[in-house]
Amino acid sequence: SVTLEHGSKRLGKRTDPMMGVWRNYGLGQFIHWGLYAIPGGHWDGKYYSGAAEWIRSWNEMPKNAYDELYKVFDPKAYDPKAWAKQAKDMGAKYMIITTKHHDGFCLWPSQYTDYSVAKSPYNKDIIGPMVEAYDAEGIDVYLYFSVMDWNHPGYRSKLETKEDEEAYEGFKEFTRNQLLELLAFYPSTKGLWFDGTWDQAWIQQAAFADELEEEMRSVIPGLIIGSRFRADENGKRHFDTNGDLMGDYEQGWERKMPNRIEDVNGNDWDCVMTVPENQWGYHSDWKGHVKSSVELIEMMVKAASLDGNFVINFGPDGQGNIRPEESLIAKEVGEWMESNAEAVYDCGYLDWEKQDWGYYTRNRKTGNVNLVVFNYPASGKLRVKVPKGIKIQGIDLIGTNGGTIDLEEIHRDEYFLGLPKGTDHTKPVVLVMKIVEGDAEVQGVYEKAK
Ligand SMILES: C[C@@H]1N[C@@H](C(=O)NCc2ccccc2)[C@H](O)[C@@H]1O
Repeated sequence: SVTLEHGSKRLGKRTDPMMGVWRNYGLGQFIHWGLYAIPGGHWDGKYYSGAAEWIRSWNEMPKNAYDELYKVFDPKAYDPKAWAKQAKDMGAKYMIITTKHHDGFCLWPSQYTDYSVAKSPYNKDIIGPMVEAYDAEGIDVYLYFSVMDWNHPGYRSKLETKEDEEAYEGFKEFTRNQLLELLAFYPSTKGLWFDGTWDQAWIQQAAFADELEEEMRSVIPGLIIGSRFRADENGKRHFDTNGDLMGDYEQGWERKMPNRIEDVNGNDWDCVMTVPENQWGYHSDWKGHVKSSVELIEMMVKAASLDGNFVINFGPDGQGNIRPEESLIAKEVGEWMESNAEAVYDCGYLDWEKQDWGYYTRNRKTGNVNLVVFNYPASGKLRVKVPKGIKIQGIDLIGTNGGTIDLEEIHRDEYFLGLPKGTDHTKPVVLVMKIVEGDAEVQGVYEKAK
């Protein structure tokens, strides 16, 4: 490996308590909200098929028309307490809010630009009340910040001239000022979720970004920052020139998931996921595949089974309403979590052979093994191979089902678990195994605790 001034600062996972809390979240909520929610994927009667929060980049929308939208930002329906309650009922343990997306509009009254809520008819801080409401529900808040800023005169995607370099110095100072301002205004934030850091200009700022990351970490000790913030001196992002992870967790899983434990390289990671195929900001007319709550529950459990967190995106409309499709998702995910959350919260990878019927997760606090069944076997029996010497002490069927499982040892260390007749398998079924290392014989099965 090569010596790097501005590469990864740590080998292996963070081991401090704040990262331990992050590792056990299981489920988060992303909120993309901003001026783009006003046009909601349409302009002048035309339909924008791109991601709604990118509508400013659409040729059919004049840039100055977009840049005037702040003059009509006045979300009468904005109710952060209701949003936080809904997120709580869904079972989200953390929330990531877009303080500033690529368009540069700030949802907080920044001292460093006029392009903020302070200059809109709404003329109040959006972020502060949201942080308070989510904190009050016990949901940790993370601040999304886009380095790319289409509004700032000093922003450049690449540095080609002396003028570019001078302008960009001003942009770098502005970026630092805004980040320090966010940490000062909202000190209860647990971390920053950076985006818009792929530009050539930015990945040439290894020293500046390294120093800024250190400075932010000194302002809020334990602050959690992912791999998407900065590049090393060779322009390498996410993983430095030696292949070591930048930041505290891998942030590359945007609208995609790892499939095997090898794909996560022993790192913490989160997957951020849209409900439609690719809409983060509000689009009034979703087209194509819209994920069901069962699909999202499967992704959430799959993430937990591979030592990651799963974050479901919400895009409130221009008035601050949560759209009906997302409210339904929140309700249905929450209903499932109500009786099955122990298979997700505090859970991670279990090195048992992957089975076709679904996923294993290991609860780090209880040591229990969870079997989360998505692909219900035609036989009604789950095949479970346990590692040599592991004996199943007892199994409990949790969730909405309950009931007795018919346990049959078919070979040494291999069992058929017969699910109770009439098990409702239109929803994922969860079995919890209490494992006793060593030769304890199978202690039989016990009814779900009523
Ligand atoms: C979390 C999402 N990231 C923003 C985005 O621009 N993604 C497109 C993209 C995804 C991966 C590499 C480069 C660019 C989207 O607008 C959302 O904010």
